[in-house]
Amino acid sequence: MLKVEGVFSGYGKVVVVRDMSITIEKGEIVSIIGRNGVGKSTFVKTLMGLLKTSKGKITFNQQDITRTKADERAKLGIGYVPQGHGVFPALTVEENLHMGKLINKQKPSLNPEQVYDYFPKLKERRKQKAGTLSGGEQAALSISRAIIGNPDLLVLDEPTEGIQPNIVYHISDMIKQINKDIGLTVLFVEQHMGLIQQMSERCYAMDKGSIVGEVKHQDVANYEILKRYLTV
Ligand SMILES: Nc1ncnc2c1ncn2[C@@H]1O[C@H](COP(=O)(O)OP(=O)(O)OP(=O)(O)O)[C@@H](O)[C@H]1O
Repeated sequence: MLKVEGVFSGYGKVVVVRDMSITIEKGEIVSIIGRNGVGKSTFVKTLMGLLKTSKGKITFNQQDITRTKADERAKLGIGYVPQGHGVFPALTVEENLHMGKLINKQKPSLNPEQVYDYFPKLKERRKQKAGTLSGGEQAALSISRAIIGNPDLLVLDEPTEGIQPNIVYHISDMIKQINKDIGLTVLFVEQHMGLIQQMSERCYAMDKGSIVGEVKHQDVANYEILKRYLTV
């Protein structure tokens, strides 16, 4: 579904992502792990078209999207949950969801009730402004807004940063459930060991802007292997 080959990107003359290559098959849940500042968010922004790919190639559903603009990538079926959630604070929960419905032009969007089934708290709060929700509810809304557009691939940048552990695990359970229910492919960036182990089918480890290792399915539960890539 997604193939990233030898991608370079950064900010102006500063190169952050170097020779990055990953492959994701339909229906997988894959994480990119690594310490602070290794370039995970920069890579995700490049994947979403928010930063320019200076070299390399990105292919999504057999289509070369290396030069495709961010809004077009969304329409092709790549959903995005940015770091810090990125909900529209002045809009209500249901208005945020409505915005999400407008994005993907490839497939019919989901019904809000389907999304509320995963996150019932959002239904209770559907008339409330998103900016007044708790951090956990904002994370749930951000994910729901991306899901309602019925993307093929959902990309999440540290979806549970700064959220209480019990809510973290609820969100990860729901992402796994959505993966099962609608065959959603998931790529997420994470540093939280528990979440990486609970959600990932396999992991790519990133350091200094490149992939430096891959953790296969059978090793995801191995704390020592993951720790190598996460501790300073
Ligand atoms: N807007 C920017 N302009 C210039 N440099 C930036 C910008 N954003 C990030 N960087 C730099 O790029 C490098 C990688 O940052 P990035 O946020 O991609 O890392 P990360 O692995 O996602 O870290 P974290 O886990 O802390 O979010 C860092 O050295 C950072 O200072």
